[in-house]
Amino acid sequence: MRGRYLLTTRRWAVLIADGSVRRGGSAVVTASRDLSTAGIAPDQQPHALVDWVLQRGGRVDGVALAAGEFGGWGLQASRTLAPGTELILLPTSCHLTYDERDDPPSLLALVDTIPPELWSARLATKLIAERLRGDESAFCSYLRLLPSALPGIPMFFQKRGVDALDYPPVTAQVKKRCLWLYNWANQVSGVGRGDGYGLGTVLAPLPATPGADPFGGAPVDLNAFGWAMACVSSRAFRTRGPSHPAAMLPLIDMANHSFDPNVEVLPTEGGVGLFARRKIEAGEPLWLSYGKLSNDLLLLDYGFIVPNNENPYDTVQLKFDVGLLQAGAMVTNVRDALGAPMELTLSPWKAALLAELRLAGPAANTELNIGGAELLDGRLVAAARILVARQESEVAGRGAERLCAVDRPLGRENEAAALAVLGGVLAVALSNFATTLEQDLVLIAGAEAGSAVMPEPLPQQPTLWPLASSDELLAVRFRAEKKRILGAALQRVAELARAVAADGGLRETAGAAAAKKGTKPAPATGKGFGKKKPA
Ligand SMILES: C[S@@+](CC[C@H](N)C(=O)[O-])C[C@H]1O[C@@H](n2cnc3c(N)ncnc32)[C@H](O)[C@@H]1O
Repeated sequence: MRGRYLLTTRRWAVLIADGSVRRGGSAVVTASRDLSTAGIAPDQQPHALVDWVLQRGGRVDGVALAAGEFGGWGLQASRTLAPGTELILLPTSCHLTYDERDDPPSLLALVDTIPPELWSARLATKLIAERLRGDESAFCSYLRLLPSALPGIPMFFQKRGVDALDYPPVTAQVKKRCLWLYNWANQVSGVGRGDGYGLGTVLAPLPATPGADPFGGAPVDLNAFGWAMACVSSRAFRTRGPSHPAAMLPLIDMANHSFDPNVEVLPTEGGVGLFARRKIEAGEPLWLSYGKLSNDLLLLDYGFIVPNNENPYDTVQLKFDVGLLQAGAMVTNVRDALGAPMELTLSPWKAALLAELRLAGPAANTELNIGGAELLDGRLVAAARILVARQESEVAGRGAERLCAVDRPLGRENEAAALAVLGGVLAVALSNFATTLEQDLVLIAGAEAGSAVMPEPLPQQPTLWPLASSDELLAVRFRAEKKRILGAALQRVAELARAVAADGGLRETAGAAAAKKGTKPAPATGKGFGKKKPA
């Protein structure tokens, strides 16, 4: 049976219609039908997928599909497994991908309209084509088990959910992805064709030439394409490296994520396999690591986050500019030697040093990250040290690595001022959020308990409302993690500041010692901070 409609959720169109993506006009959502009407009925019989893998020459041993911890499917050990055990062997004929040998030119031509970096959109076209084949698809046992909606992915959030993220690097990405899809869809199908499908329609149908439409004339709308992109981004693997198409790996992709995985995917002759990394007891869930991903990427691509400060790869992005450090200095009221508020002016030598750190100038990369193992971005520390320096000799000629070393102050006064500025920068970053961490935790606890208890608003703060949806709850959990990171970084700054204050005998650096003796420190090399100074 060929499905005529491929509609999943109307949320995508809502994001476009409310003006946050596209100003003016209104997106027409033609219908809100469940994907189950699109050719393939959902199936709760997971053994069919295992049988399918076996029929196609794969192997499945010691592993079972089970209800996962997060509401969907998961994998678990069906017996005790020794380290290195092969659990699933998936031959390439089971990989869902597009290919010059197997796919019609119409599908490949459509893929070619999508830039390679948008690999999930490329593979999404193939996924939709298979879905529309219905029971005739070679992958139908797999397609039946795919989720019919991916609510945690912010592309599908209501506007309130996107706003609740309160974190521009991610909200900008969400809007960019939606806008790209919207523009691409209109470019491919042509705007104003008067075909009666409205703005919600993507490819309806493609050129009238027979065989030119990989979807066989079935209307495929933004919602459907969004569903397919989200399925791909949350499940596909790049088994053959970034220059080859990504692939969906049926069954293997039922494993949920942990940063402490007990299984791994490895290439094998003729395909890929899932292997035990350590001894696993019967009944234990199988955990795969999806990669060293920040909560930003987990949320955008997979629709979940790792909460409670347990994501070691999560960071808060800051954009460097001198104004940020000046604001930090004002917030903490950093004073110069005469007791006047310290002005972080940008003299030419400071500008040159910042350029060598690639924080200024034509080759600048101003993205800084707070978090991870280090907590403080070394380049931010270096910038603070440079900007508070009273003379060039305090900072010049040390080498970038030395200047960025968080635990190696250049001199006591310089470090005390730099740390005060850093504390101010972190406080400014925290104050950019509309709510505090404490308020978020009350909101989260309230939503989880279904209680109406609301956090106290701060003076001047607009009224806070209870969280109205799971989108908003996830968004608040996400932003709470960012505040935890900034809080931990502030604590680190405070510890460092205490150490500087306590350490009267802070070692002088070569530059400071030379400056004191009235000699000039060795000049910085032409290649930036250049080599480390000899000890
Ligand atoms: C590759 S699939 C794993 C199988 C999936 N649970 C299913 O039912 O099809 C990835 C999706 O599983 C869910 N997931 C995986 N690991 C998770 C985790 N640690 N926390 C929350 N959700 C997770 C997310 O919805 C994610 O998009």
